[in-house]
This record gives sequence, C-alpha cells and structure tokens, in this order.
Amino acid sequence: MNNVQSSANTLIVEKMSKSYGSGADEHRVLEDLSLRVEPGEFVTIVGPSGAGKTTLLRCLSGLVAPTSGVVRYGEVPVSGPLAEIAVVFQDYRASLMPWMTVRDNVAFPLQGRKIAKRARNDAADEALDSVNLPGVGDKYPWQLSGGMQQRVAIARGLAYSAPVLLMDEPFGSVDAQARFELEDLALDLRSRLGISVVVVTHDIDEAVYLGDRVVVLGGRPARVIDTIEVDLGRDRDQIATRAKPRFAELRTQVMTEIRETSISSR
Ligand SMILES: Nc1ncnc2c1ncn2[C@@H]1O[C@H](COP(=O)(O)OP(=O)(O)OP(=O)(O)O)[C@@H](O)[C@H]1O
Repeated sequence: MNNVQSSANTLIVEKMSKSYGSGADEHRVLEDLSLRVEPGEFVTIVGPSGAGKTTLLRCLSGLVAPTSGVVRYGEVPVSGPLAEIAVVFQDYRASLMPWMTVRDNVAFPLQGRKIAKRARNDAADEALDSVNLPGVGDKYPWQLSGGMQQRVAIARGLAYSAPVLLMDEPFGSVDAQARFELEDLALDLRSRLGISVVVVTHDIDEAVYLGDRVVVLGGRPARVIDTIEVDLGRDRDQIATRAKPRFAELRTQVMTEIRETSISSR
C-alpha cells in the first residue's frame, strides 16, 4: 500500500530518530526510521526484545517526542496526543480505573471536551456495543474477565471516534481463547469502522495473522529492516488462515529476520 496517495488520515514517520538521555549517557534507540500507515491499513510491528517497538509506538502516539525527524498525521505534526490517535496498552489492569463504572471509564477521555454527559454516555455505550460488550456499562472493571476488560480499554479508544488505533502488546495478558477473540475483534473493527490499526507484538504468528504488512525492526539503534506484505487476503480465520502453507512461509520469513538481526546486534 506504499504507493497509495497520501491523505489527511495517513500516519507518517519520516527519518525519525529517538535517543534517551544525552551526552555520555545517550542511548540511541531508533535511527533514521521511516514508515507510513495508510487509512484502513493494519500494520504489525515486530522485532527483538528491547529493539524499540514500544518507543516507536509512543512516538506515533505523541506521548514521546522524537529526537529528530518527524511524525505527522496527514499534514498535522504529532507533537502531543491527538484526538485522532487512540492508544491501548497491554495492561488493562493499570489502564482502567477500578472505582469507576465501565461506562465512566470509556467516557472518561471525552470529559475534557464540550460534550454533554448524556452524549458522552451514549458514545461510551456505542463503543461498548462495537466491542461486543453491550449491557456492561453499569458494572465495574473488576467484575469482568481479563479479555472483557481489554475490550473495555479498546472501547475507550473507540469512543473518541479516532481513525487510528495504536496498540502495544494488547493481547498479552489474556488466555489463548480470549486472545484469538480479541485478534478477530481488532480485524473486525478495522473492516467495520475503516480505521487504521497498528499493533506491536512479540508474537510472530499474531503479527502475520493480523497484518496487511509486518514491519520488522532490528539493529542497534533500530531501523526498519524489512516490511513484509502479507498476501493472505483480508478475510482471516483463526484455523483456516493459520493452516495455509503461505502463512507458514511468512511466519518463517519473519522469524528468520528477527533471529538474524538479534545475532548481528549482539
Ligand atoms: N523512558 C526511558 N528512558 C530510558 N530508556 C528507555 C526508556 N524507555 C525505553 N528505554 C530503553 O529503550 C530501549 C527500547 O525499549 P522499548 O521498550 O522501546 O523496546 P521494545 O522493543 O518495546 O522492548 P520489549 O520487546 O522488551 O517490550 C531499551 O533498551 C529500553 O531500556
């Protein structure tokens, strides 16, 4: 999709570098990294542990500023959190407030806007419907299973009507069955709402299953070492897609690249 014309909804990273610390303590994590996420695209990001995947996602979200280079959403620089870009982190336990009902948790980010409480609640209920959790608005997060709580965290991102959803290891804290359901939910949201989704994951099978493209980070400091088009069609199925010989080929390719970059960065 790289040749698709740029639009106001394209998330663009240009020659971005990110270091932590400075002077003798400078730690260069990402260097000269460029990436585009087109509207409606599902991009997964993989790489060895410590490569800088979370750092990249934080730069995409505006939570962390790049040291050099640019992150922009269309023509708008991402120099802080934008309403158009929602973020979901791995640990739903830390991100949901236990003293608030599910509805209030989902509606919380809308509070700063000039939206009446009734409309905020309606938006929250709609977002809960879209993650297949109707009727749980009056419950508290701790009354729900881990998978359901992560759905609530995703609903909170969707309540903004953000066209871009960034997720950092979003399904790592739930059991295998809930993980498959959440993966399919993410694919379904992309199709139904036409949003762009970026997922950072350690799980290579998950990266191939979800992605239209898998971006492999590697090296020290990290760059994009490859971008792999996942030519498995848009309709994915947990059993049929994963059983395809092409799925196995793509998984082997990603795994080999990660292993090679891990060895060469030692
Ligand atoms: N706030 C910070 N201050 C200083 N160093 C940091 C900070 N955040 C991350 N780092 C360092 O930057 C490097 C990349 O970390 P990051 O979490 O982005 O990698 P990752 O690929 O997501 O790792 P993992 O796969 O283990 O989750 C690591 O060496 C980490 O210690």
